[in-house]
Amino acid sequence: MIHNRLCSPKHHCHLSDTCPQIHSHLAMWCSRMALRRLQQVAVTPLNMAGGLTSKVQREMSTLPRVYITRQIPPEGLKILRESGQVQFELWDSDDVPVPRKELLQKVKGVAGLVCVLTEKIDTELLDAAGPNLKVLSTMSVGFDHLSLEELKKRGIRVGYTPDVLTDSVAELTVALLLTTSRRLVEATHEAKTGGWGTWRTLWLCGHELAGSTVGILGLGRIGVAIAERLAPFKVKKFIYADVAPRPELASVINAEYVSFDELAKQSDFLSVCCALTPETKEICNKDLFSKMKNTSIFINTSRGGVVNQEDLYEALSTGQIAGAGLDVTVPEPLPTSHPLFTLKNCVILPHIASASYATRNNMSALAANNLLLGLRGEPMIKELKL
Ligand SMILES: O=C(O)C(=O)CO
Repeated sequence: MIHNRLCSPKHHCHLSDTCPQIHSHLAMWCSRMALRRLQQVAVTPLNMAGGLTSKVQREMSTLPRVYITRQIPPEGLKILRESGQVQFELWDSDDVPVPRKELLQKVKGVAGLVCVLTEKIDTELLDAAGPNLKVLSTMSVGFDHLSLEELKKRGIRVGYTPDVLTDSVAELTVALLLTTSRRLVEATHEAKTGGWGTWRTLWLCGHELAGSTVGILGLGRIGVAIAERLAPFKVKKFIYADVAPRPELASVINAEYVSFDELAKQSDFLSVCCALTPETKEICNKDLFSKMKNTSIFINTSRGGVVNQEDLYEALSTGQIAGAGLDVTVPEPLPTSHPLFTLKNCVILPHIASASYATRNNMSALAANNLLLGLRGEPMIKELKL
């Protein structure tokens, strides 16, 4: 029908003049579109349900209900929409998180929940959701915003999004490390504001990777990916500290397992890659900073909570360490009045390590697929073992 209308004499189809096959292509495209439209009706988000026939409404109402706490990137929404498996409602904004009160209302009785890292999934929220909730899918690799114990107690399965963001996070970590060590923010500021005088022998000097020792706190996929990217800069040695040696991962980058103290003492660049857990909370504190060299650069792209920020401020402002690059802070956003923002040797980014279009789309697709698999009672692609 649509095809006929497009190609009627009233709507002259100029494509057909140049390609006799175009009509059959168009016909195929039109029927695909019509089919898709039918599929979408069955899974139209709840807030768009008005105007559907009562039969479709009845069919829809039998599908498991899902709430999505953010307008996630298109790939994930497309997967959910086209699955025909769920009916979903979402907080239709990416600019502000769903207010807690609204969230507590919206999760009532849902079977599935897709969240991002800004939502605390705790006892209060799980109580509000009630016993229907079977699957939680977070569009993040970090899971410090989830009460794992509560989820386990209630038998709720949890999906998350490791691996798909490894390249993007590693890439950003390298960018942040170089920005901090080679003082790029200071340099562009000087160039723009008239501080650029004659070429000077020691002006804006930084620290180079060539010949350095790079330390990784918490060796996982991301730590390995960072080291792989740093190796061509002629790093002399990679070392790492963790709760236990990780020989398989370490062998990929030829990294040596050292104690936490040795990591602090030897690292010219120390990159934090560990998850935030009760054990790692503020593990980077004055104890660590006091053992670091005053030429060392500290980089954190994991979670702000692993760092004691007052101690970091002290270490940076007294020259105990040379610089810090942070993609994560406590709180987020970090208030612009925070003392760390006053320091020239501290580069702060607004939690963008995984922020590439490709990665965010992959994260949203993985979160959607995890949810659908979980609701079908099948193994998820990436599921947390609780
Ligand atoms: O996925 C996460 O845990 C993030 O921090 C955002 O990429």
